[in-house]
Amino acid sequence: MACFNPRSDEALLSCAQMAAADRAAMSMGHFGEDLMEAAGMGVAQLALARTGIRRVLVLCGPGNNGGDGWVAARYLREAGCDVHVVFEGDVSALKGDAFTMARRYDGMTSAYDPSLLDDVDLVIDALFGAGLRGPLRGRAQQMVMDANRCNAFRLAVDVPSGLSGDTGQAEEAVFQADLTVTFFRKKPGHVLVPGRYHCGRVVVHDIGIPACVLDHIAPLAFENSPNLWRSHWPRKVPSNHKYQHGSVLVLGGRPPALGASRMTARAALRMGAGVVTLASPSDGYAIQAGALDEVMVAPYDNDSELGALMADRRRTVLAVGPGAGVGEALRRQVHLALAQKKPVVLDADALTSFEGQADALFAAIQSDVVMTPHGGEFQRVFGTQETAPDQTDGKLAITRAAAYRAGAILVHKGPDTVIAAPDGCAVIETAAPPDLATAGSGDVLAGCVAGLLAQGMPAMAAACCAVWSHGAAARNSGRGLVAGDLIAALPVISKEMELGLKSSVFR
Ligand SMILES: NC(=O)C1=CN([C@@H]2O[C@H](COP(=O)(O)OP(=O)(O)OC[C@H]3O[C@@H](n4cnc5c(N)ncnc54)[C@H](OP(=O)(O)O)[C@@H]3O)[C@@H](O)[C@H]2O)[C@@H](O)CC1
Ligand SMILES: [K+]
Repeated sequence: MACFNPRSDEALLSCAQMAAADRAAMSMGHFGEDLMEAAGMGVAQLALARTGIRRVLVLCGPGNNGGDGWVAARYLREAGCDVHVVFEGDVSALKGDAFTMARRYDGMTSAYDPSLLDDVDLVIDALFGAGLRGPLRGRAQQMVMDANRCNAFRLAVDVPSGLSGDTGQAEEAVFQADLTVTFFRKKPGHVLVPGRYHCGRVVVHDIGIPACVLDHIAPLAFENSPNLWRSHWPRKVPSNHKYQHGSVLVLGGRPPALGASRMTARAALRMGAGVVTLASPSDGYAIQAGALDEVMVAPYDNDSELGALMADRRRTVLAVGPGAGVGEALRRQVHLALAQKKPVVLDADALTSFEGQADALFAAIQSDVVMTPHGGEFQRVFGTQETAPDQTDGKLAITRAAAYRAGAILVHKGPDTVIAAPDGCAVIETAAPPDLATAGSGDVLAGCVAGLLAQGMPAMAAACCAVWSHGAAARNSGRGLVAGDLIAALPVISKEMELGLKSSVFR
């Protein structure tokens, strides 16, 4: 499947891609000065949307982020605010549009003094945006730390200073914004952790760059939303029988960890698969069969019997891992699953079992495989040394590298779950609540992916839809959410999504 619509509102642009969008807009006749004017005006408008903004301090840096700050300062002054601009250095040394905008501002300007923060209602951080390289130093660091301590509302222009727009990695000193106003499209740093926690509310302001410039830039990162994969949502045909709605085989857990695989199986069914079978080792069969109604339970005694269950042509998707027990036996069973050349979901123990032997796993992949590791499992399979995922590259880059290396879709779970395909296409989930960090939640997610794959959804779309549905199911509940609540909520989420798709709520 190709990556998602490049023009979508959910596209995330790296700092270099944003600069390319800027250049493309200019080559189409837009002036850089107009873009900066629109950016600064947007910042001022959003600041003035708050009540009680009278005294404003604008911290301007040496580049175009500072340029936006000079424009905002002008508009806020025109609106009657008492505005003070801090600029360290010589205005005449500024370049390009930033120089022009600084010259157009005729209010109060001075070097930094901490007392300037006394009694202000609003501090605007226009120190550094997309052009920041490395940590803040000297006065900039001091200004940010002081601003973070003051009681004023804090607004960041484009990206809070000290934060990488590309990775979401934060330097030691980072502006702690209540509101971040960015332009045209968000950047990965706005949605990845910890970046997201420094941005406050993020508003994307339209500065007139036409969306068509994205056709050439071809962004490969997106914020998760039904808008991305709605066209792949499986529709149920009235005349279909249950097997045509998809059939999943879940490898049952081993005593005493029996519940996890049951949750995976139930979730696959609740996500819409027509038939789900739990392949249970015989010693756990009675318990599993007694605990499950709609999920069928099939016993097996050895790999050959399990292989026959997996090979059954009616079973189109296999899910392996939850509660399955780390070790050589599970490694063999994972190979057995991969040898069927059917779509496979690998989670939990199926991943941990390959710690230190990951290449053997990757070499056996011949079909669509979705791996759903949490951070610990990811590290066990992919390590941190060998795959070049220098942590400073951030979660987006390391997950992409892992997907490429494995030849599989990676769902790298966490507060900022990153879903990446081997071709570099990546999606970041931003709306999953912290209540999802609960026992069994991952088992449910694996089942959601399997259930959607069984209904014919392309693997990347299925992974994104599963992650979104899982988060939406959690939002339906709240504190005290248990994994079973997620399973129970899935049909309602699907219904709401179908209604949303029909009524274009998600457009
Ligand atoms: N693209 C667009 O479409 C639009 C972009 N717009 C705006 O432009 C912004 C990007 O502007 P930008 O490229 O000038 O970068 P910016 O963040 O101002 O910083 C560069 C300056 O910082 C300096 N510097 C860097 N790191 C440093 C450090 N650690 N410590 C100290 N200094 C450091 C660096 O110095 P140098 O490396 O050159 O020596 C240079 O002087 C973007 O965020 C948005 O707000 C809007 O106007 C709308 C249209
Ligand atoms: K900034």
